[in-house]
Amino acid sequence: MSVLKMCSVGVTRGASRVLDDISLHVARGEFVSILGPSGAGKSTIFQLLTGALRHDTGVTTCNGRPVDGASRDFAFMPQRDALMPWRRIIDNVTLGLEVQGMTRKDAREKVLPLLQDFGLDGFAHRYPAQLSGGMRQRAALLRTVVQGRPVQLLDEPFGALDALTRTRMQRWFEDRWQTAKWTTLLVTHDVREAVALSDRIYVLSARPARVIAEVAIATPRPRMGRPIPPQAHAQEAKLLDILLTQTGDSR
Ligand SMILES: Nc1ncnc2c1ncn2[C@@H]1O[C@H](COP(=O)(O)OP(=O)(O)OP(=O)(O)O)[C@@H](O)[C@H]1O
Repeated sequence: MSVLKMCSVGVTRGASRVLDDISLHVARGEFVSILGPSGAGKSTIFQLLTGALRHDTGVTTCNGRPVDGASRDFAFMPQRDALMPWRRIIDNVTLGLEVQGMTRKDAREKVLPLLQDFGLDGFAHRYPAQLSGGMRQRAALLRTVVQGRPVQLLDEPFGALDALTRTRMQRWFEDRWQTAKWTTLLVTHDVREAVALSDRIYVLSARPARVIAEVAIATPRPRMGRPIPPQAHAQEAKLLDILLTQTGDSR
């Protein structure tokens, strides 16, 4: 059964139609990515889900309940880590739980045992500026998933990292995800990342965004750090071709 369902969702921003008839779904424990050209409306979808925007048409539900405005169904990790520079890592990571009403003490008790898995052991009392980019992203991810919300929304979580750190983070993330199986909707420009991490991928057209392809990735996990099997390689090439067509380029 689908946890998240968007049916025929449309949004206009200013004078422009940004999303047009978007339908997608995410099942429990599924990892779904949205790929699309720059400016297509990927972040707009997350703004709808987090209540920052309203849709003009269509219906969104989470676990069968309509989502309209601010919702407790989603934990959102933005493109930049968005850690508060004046809060120590432990206090950044507990923030989402405190916002939910948990006491700081209880939130710390919940989070402390998880620091090791997120490579943050020994860094709880440091400030964000004292951590590497990868560590900050892991802290932001921990802050997101520890909230226990039904769906994790990840907006280009590795996009700001250098290539080596990004690859390390993707490997680490794949490993964590295989254990935790968070229901995840990821937005990315990176075709390889989408193919490596996802169960399914939706491809958006250029604005106004419509879903122009839906691709299931059947390659067994773990995928990162292994030679890309021919089928996944072909899927990468096909997805890249679709995106290039949307941006007006062709090979
Ligand atoms: N506040 C706003 N008012 C009007 N139009 C906006 C506003 N914010 C974004 N847009 C437009 O909506 C469209 C979709 O933006 P969005 O940020 O969702 O795209 P995106 O696919 O996430 O882009 P990128 O991959 O570059 O981050 C863009 O064309 C943008 O110009």
